[in-house]
Amino acid sequence: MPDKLINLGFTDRFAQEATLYPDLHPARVIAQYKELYRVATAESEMLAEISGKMRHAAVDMSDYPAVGDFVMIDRNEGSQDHAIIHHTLTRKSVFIRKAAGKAHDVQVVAANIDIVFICMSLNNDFNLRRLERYLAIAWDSGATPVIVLTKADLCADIPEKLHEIETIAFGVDVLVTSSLSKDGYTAVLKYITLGQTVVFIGSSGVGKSTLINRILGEELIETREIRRDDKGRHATTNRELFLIPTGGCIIDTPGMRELGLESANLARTFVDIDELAAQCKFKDCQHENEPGCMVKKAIAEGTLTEERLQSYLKLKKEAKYEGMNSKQIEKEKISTMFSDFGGIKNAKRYIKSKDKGK
Ligand SMILES: Nc1nc2c(ncn2[C@@H]2O[C@H](COP(=O)(O)OP(=O)(O)OP(=O)(O)O)[C@@H](O)[C@H]2O)c(=O)[nH]1
Ligand SMILES: [Zn+2]
Repeated sequence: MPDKLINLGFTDRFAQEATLYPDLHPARVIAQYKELYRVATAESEMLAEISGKMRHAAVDMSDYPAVGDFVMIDRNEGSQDHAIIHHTLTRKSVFIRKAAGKAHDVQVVAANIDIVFICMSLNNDFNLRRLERYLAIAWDSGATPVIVLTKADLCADIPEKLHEIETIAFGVDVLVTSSLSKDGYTAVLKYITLGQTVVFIGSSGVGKSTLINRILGEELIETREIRRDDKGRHATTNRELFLIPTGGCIIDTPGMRELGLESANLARTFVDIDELAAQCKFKDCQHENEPGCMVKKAIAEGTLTEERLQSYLKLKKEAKYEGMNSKQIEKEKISTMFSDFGGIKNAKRYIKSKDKGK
């Protein structure tokens, strides 16, 4: 397997699945503009569209590629930098988001992520309830969360804050960083090894871009103009998946920064409550005033805080698709990213009209 593919995260598991399509080449989706993709192969980068067959076979949006997906492509005859995507390889993790204005539709924001850096600043953004929310989003995706505390230089009581985190985040690594002293940067980099794909999530202003730019150099702010050489059309897209010079990839899509909680699968984030709830007298206990409620008992005994229970109940309510995990939601609800445009023909028309307007 060529080294570049390995660094793109193309593991044996993907390689094995790729052997099902001996005539096609593996590539990773690094950017998306509606139905137009930019993909990276072992040798180069190029634009790609999905095949008509794939489009017709698509039952819902999850059958369309997203940033981070591994796809099997065919180089288009006569066009050096334009490929056709025929298959998406099975995802190992997936981040989804509710599609704007659509009650039931969700989009795949990014796929095949290994590590989610949950960024929270140690000064004004520090909030355990928010951290619980991000942990739930991260665990639900199938990736592994790592908590990155930023702005250590603006915090006088770091040990206390670390102790607070210990009471709500079980088995999750916590890193303390500062962009001033560069403390913790090497610790962050240690997680981003060859073939690993990472994302940074967290509130606006906590220092995600600062960290990402430090890891990538100046590359991130670079936007790339893409050209349809055959038709002479232009469209501008931000690159969304970046190869890190020292190994690994960062995905930073606009959608990554505005994730909501889509499913009510909170068991991993609230292991403590989950274990207690399993012992409640009633299987469907809401932990309000039911007799034999072990959750309420733990609160009365002081081993669980009321705030944490409220946080749990609030997140359950916030979850838009109760009882489903993200994969199920993806299967059930996705359908629209392209229907905004009424299919690829209209998308092309749209791109064309936008270009004319420029
Ligand atoms: N004192 C201090 N300031 C920092 C640190 N990290 C980032 N900042 C500052 O915090 C501000 C916001 O940082 P960004 O990196 O833009 O934050 P972000 O999370 O990317 O924000 P969005 O792009 O809105 O999501 C900038 O002025 C940074 O210089 C830090 O460790 N210490
Ligand atoms: Zn209960």
